[in-house]
Amino acid sequence: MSWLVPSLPTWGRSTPASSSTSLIPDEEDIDAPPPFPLLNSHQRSSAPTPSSTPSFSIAPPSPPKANGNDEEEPSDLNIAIVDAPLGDMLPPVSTTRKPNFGIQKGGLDPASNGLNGAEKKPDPVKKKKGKVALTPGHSALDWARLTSSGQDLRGVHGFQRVTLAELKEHNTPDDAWSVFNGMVYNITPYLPYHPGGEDEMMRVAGRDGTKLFMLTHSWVNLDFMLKECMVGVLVRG
Ligand code: HEM
Repeated sequence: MSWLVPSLPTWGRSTPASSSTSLIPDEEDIDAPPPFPLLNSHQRSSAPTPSSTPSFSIAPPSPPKANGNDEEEPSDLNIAIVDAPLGDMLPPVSTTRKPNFGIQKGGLDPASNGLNGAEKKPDPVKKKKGKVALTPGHSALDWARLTSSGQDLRGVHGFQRVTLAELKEHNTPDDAWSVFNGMVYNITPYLPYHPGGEDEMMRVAGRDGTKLFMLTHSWVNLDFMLKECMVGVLVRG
């Protein structure tokens, strides 16, 4: 049943100490695979010492030389990839300077921004905007949790048709309605969650806040954020 054994060449098998060192397969084992290289092959005849056991293993990497001289006798078995330290395989650092198109660190080239080298002053018309420190438990994630909790955030039953006069009455922090894009929202629940602060939000309480909202942060998805706070639609009357 020796055909079940992985077909290693006979010279690769460990032979019992008592058996002969001959390369000729055991006469009793008629199923033994042929030796490789074949006994009469050119490869075998050109081997330097026929008596020695052939070895095809890759030579282990040689230790780094203390004198720093890395030069070594070239050898087809001593593969350079095994030997090379990882750092040597990294691509070389580019010495090419990247173009900066006249832009200096910290902004545009003063010569090209019309300031004739003068320091750029902040625009006095634009008010500095800023986020406020929200009280614990009032992050954007907390708001998302609240709106998906099923809790009533509208404060009204059903979809309302709200007149302007009605809207104006809802202008206190405890009862604040505002209009965005024609829809009326109860903004009271959102006040402590607003990154811009409650005071900014209260500027639009009881009135249409669309313009201020869009001027401040048109990128904010209000429809999605306040969909659970929708009271109804603004109507004439
Ligand atoms: C109910 C409607 C509103 C919602 C849902 C809302 C939502 C938000 C959100 C999500 C941010 C953070 C934006 C970001 O980090 O990019 C923010 C910031 C801010 N909001 Fe509002 N906002 C509303 C109305 C308003 C109004 C009416 C004002 C009034 C001016 C205002 C003023 C601000 C300010 C000043 C900031 C800070 C902007 C910054 O960080 O530079 N928001 N708001």
